[in-house]
Amino acid sequence: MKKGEIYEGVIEKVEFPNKGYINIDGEKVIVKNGIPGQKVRFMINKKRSGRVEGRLLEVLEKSPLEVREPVCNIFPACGGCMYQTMSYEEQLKMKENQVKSLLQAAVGEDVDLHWEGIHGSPIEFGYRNKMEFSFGDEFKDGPLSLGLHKKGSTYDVLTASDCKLVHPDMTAILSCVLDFFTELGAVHYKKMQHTGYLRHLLLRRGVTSGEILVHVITTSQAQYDYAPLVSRLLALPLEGKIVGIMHIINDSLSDVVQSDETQILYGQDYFYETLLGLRFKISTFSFFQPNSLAAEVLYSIVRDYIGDTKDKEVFDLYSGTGTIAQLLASVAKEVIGVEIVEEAVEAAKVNAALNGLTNCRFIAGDVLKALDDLTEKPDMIVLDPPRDGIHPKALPKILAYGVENIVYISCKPTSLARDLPSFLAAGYQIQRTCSVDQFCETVHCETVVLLSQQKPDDTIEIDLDLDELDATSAELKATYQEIKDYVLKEFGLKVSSLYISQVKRKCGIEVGENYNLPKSENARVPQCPKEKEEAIKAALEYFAMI
Ligand SMILES: C[S@@+](CC[C@H](N)C(=O)[O-])C[C@H]1O[C@@H](n2cnc3c(N)ncnc32)[C@H](O)[C@@H]1O
Repeated sequence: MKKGEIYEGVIEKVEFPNKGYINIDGEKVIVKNGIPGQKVRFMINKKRSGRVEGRLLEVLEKSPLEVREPVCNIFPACGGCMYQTMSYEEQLKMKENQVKSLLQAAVGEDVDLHWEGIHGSPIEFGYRNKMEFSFGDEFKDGPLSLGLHKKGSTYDVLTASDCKLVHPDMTAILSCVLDFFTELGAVHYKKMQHTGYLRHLLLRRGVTSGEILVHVITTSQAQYDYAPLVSRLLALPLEGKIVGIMHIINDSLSDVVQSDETQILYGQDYFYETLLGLRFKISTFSFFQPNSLAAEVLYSIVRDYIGDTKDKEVFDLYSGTGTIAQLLASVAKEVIGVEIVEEAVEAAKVNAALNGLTNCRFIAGDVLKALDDLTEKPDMIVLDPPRDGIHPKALPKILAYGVENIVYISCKPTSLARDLPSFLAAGYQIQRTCSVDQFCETVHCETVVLLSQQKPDDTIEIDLDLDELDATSAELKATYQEIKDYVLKEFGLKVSSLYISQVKRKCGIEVGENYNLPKSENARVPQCPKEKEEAIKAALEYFAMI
């Protein structure tokens, strides 16, 4: 196979996030952006140390997984919603398998992920509360466009007048803004030349409140009267309500949305959203989970995984606007949030006051440095780092606290897969894992892991000669290992000796006196889940022990 050669083949599997594999005469080629089962034409574009990569040129035949018609008019050129022709159920199945196998490969086959499945978003479309659209043109010197970049292109922008990831209010605003500047003959910003005016349209819309913020981001290279735009926007027949219109000037070379100067043209520069009964004030640049309803699912899982925070000191690292901290604060002794964006920290403080919480503290700073200055010691830690995961130098500082329970929320499974082995090496065990799909139709997926380690004073006294000890019991018919093997073979479940002893005791079978009893009175002993209990009981029945 040589660079530039064109082949046809069927995508056999897709690894997270979008790495498809095609077998051509025994040679594996990685082709991104496809769906398993699609027959595609591709061109070899990279060959490096035995790895061959191809660029997808055309889908020749649909995959059997593609059971519906595209839902928007810029598919597949946009590439944002690669999975939109699959049913949502199939999307979830695929993401679940991808995340599971990625994590399993990272920690080793013998480590139980205690996988609990994937949770879908409560709504499949119109779920985004924030969207950044770019100004540009669809082809060189074409008419002004406003929307999303063409897949693989930094320049060509497709007008997203029909995007199904956002509420129709947002597409109505997009069309209004595009019409306004097209009529004026305003030109879009060109990155390479650093000339032009229009850069981005940033929209935020509270899913629960319907409150909308509109931000037009431009350079300072032209001047227009925005009053007619404000009138036109306010006259739109929307389901929600525009509460603020901003003009942001950004003359930086970097293409990210940021502000050199912000002018409020109408209303205010914040809106409110309510999650799990708490109210949050969100401003232009504060991080907030982009799918509010799925964030409620995510946060409920975090609350469940972290367990009882009563009278505990909790660290919420990478705290954003302090949502998690506030959800855990009601019973905790104190929650300390650490967040690098000062604006988000200020918003977190305002939000905590808004929600009547006095036991949350928010510190602006890099987790890497801020931990050095904190004198408090946490009892439990929640980690929700950005896509790159935890800084390698911050990880040992986090592990050094030696807390019993850590909940790690990850928006990029490959970063989680990189970080997990360090937790295991430090003595943590994976207690629970699941995924939450915040980004329907796209390749992305959120994952939550509960990592636990037993503190010395919670040590469970286990007689290592358990099987021999039990062998003296009249009721014994099978060893612990035989029960484990039976449960794994018949139910596909791994069970510990601890769980077996708990079930045996429940069934009135005598086990070693000290077995399964914690040393200290207030120690936490993991309890056998219902599903495993049933499987162990079946084994006990099989071995005629009950
Ligand atoms: C995935 S968000 C999580 C926010 C929050 N937990 C939530 O659910 O809304 C990650 C956050 O980490 C912040 N961040 C990124 N790098 C950081 C660092 N080195 N130290 C502290 N915060 C950081 C980002 O600004 C962002 O708010």
